Amino acid sequence: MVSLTNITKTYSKGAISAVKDASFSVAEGELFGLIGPDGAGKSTIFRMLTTLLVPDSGTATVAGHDIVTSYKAIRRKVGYMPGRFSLYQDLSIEENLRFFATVFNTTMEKNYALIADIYAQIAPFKNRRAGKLSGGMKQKLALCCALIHKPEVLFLDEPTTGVDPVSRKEFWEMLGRLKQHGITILVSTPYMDEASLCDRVALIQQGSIMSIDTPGGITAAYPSKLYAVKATDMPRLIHVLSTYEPRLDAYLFGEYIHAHTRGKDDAAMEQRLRQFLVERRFSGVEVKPIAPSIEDCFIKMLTHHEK
Ligand SMILES: Nc1ncnc2c1ncn2[C@@H]1O[C@H](COP(=O)(O)OP(=O)(O)OP(=O)(O)O)[C@@H](O)[C@H]1O
Repeated sequence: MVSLTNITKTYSKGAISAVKDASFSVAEGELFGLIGPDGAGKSTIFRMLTTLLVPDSGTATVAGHDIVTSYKAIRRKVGYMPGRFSLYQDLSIEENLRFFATVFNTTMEKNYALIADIYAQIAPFKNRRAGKLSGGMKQKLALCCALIHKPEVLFLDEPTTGVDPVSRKEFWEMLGRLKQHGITILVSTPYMDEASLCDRVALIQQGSIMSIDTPGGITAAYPSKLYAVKATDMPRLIHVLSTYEPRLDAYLFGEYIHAHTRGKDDAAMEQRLRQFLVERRFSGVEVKPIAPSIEDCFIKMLTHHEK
């Protein structure tokens, strides 16, 4: 349904390299995540796929149409929710929705089934201006507006950024239900924990796609063992871990420090590491092997990248 081949995009006459040689494809009905930090190039990819920007080189198709030569056909078939929701702040919820329906030559009633369960949550406030809505409500309205013309492919650019955790969870549940209508969904997010809610993800950093796989495939490919380490004096712990040989990559992760070696870890590592810390007079030492999260995989890929 979406396919990119060697897409490159620069800004400022080539001075800023936003997307470097990106290739991936998304199957019909898939929920595909573009995961990466601010400035990684996610919005640029979405703007090219929604025909708002032209790539410097490479080709891409959406719903079978070329993004450069067939942009008009694509605009009819895609829904796009940009990073900062493009709602009309002075229009009410209902007026925003009717406006977007009119632009696409349809009516709110015609495609109501698709948005029914999302709209029901904001309908009690339908006369309230968009500017006066909470982040979570704005997000739901923006999603309804992106869906009102029944698109084949939906692009959601950081839909959960700045939204409270409960609304974030509800939002992903809504995406799960939309998938059942057969809509192909591409969603970008800087929140690594959201990766596991996608069918497949592309991890992107500084314009380069580092890995494309199912969330389970990405964590299964983690190349070494990962340890969660804890002791009573955490600031000293992170410092002391940096003196361990062979060298560790260690970073704070919630209430633990996650640590892994750059090579393959042997079975005795857990015991050696515990011993090392006890010898350095730490109390409350905990060292346990853990399963890597997507965020750990991302960090591992970055350190490999820098080597
Ligand atoms: N119009 C522009 N002119 C110049 N540079 C730009 C422009 N738009 C984006 N960039 C730069 O291109 C790079 C990729 O930006 P992009 O917005 O695609 O990233 P992103 O992953 O969507 O992150 P964000 O959440 O910050 O938007 C960044 O370095 C950004 O500063």
